[in-house]
Amino acid sequence: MAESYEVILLAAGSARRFAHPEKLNKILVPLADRPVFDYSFRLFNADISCLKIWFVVNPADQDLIQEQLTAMYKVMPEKIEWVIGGRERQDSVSRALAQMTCTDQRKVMIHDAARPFVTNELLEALIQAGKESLAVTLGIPAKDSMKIVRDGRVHCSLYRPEVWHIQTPQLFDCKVLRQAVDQAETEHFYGNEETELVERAGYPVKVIQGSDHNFKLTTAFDYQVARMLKET
Ligand SMILES: Nc1ccn([C@@H]2O[C@H](COP(=O)(O)OP(=O)(O)OP(=O)(O)O)[C@@H](O)[C@H]2O)c(=O)n1
Ligand SMILES: C[C@](O)(CO)[C@H](O)COP(=O)(O)O
Repeated sequence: MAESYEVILLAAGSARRFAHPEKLNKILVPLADRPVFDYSFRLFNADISCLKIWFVVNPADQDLIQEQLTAMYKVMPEKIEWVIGGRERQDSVSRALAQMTCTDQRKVMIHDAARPFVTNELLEALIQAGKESLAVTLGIPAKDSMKIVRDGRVHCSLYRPEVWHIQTPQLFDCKVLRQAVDQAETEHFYGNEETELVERAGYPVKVIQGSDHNFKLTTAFDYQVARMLKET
């Protein structure tokens, strides 16, 4: 049987790179018959191993999200615990952790609500890997050549077989994640994502195969691709 976990569903970003003409958050835009956030939300809500969904939102979006959930589910799904997000992603995670109880063995998943193509198979692979690891992330190997570029010039070239694109969901031992986030805060360090913080705190991070489909809606182009995949 799959291990139980709680998920932090991150939806409190500002979607600047998405640049919606009416400034709508990308997690709220429609994809086929539902808002983007509902694709991952629905998966976690239906997964019996998922005990709670810590839904991290912007105050400005919360009413609309609640309206949409009530329209889709008729009553507010019981697993939801609302969290108001912070300025940076890490602040949003930290605020969710502050509301959670990290018991021994508790696993916590973190997922970008802006990744609507996550599947049960990816969740299952992560949960299996999490039985033997304190921190696991999905990733996919880089396909293009990868370089560090500074001021428009190549600073160095990276050895591609060792370069991976990191995705969510990511799965953590709750106490390890909390320690890593606390340490980063004490040291005024901000990472791009949470496995970076766990790595920095000295713990090994396992990477397992994600999926090309599990991309993040970052720009308007990503949305066009997502619509082609879901609406045709
Ligand atoms: N302070 C933040 C920043 C991001 N996120 C969430 O983290 C996920 C991935 O972040 P990103 O793609 O960077 O989203 P945005 O911050 O919304 O985008 P941008 O950086 O273009 O403004 C998104 O689901 C976003 O809502 C969050 O919960 N809290
Ligand atoms: C966590 C992440 O999805 C991994 O690719 C990504 O880092 C989140 O986006 P951000 O732009 O770094 O906030």
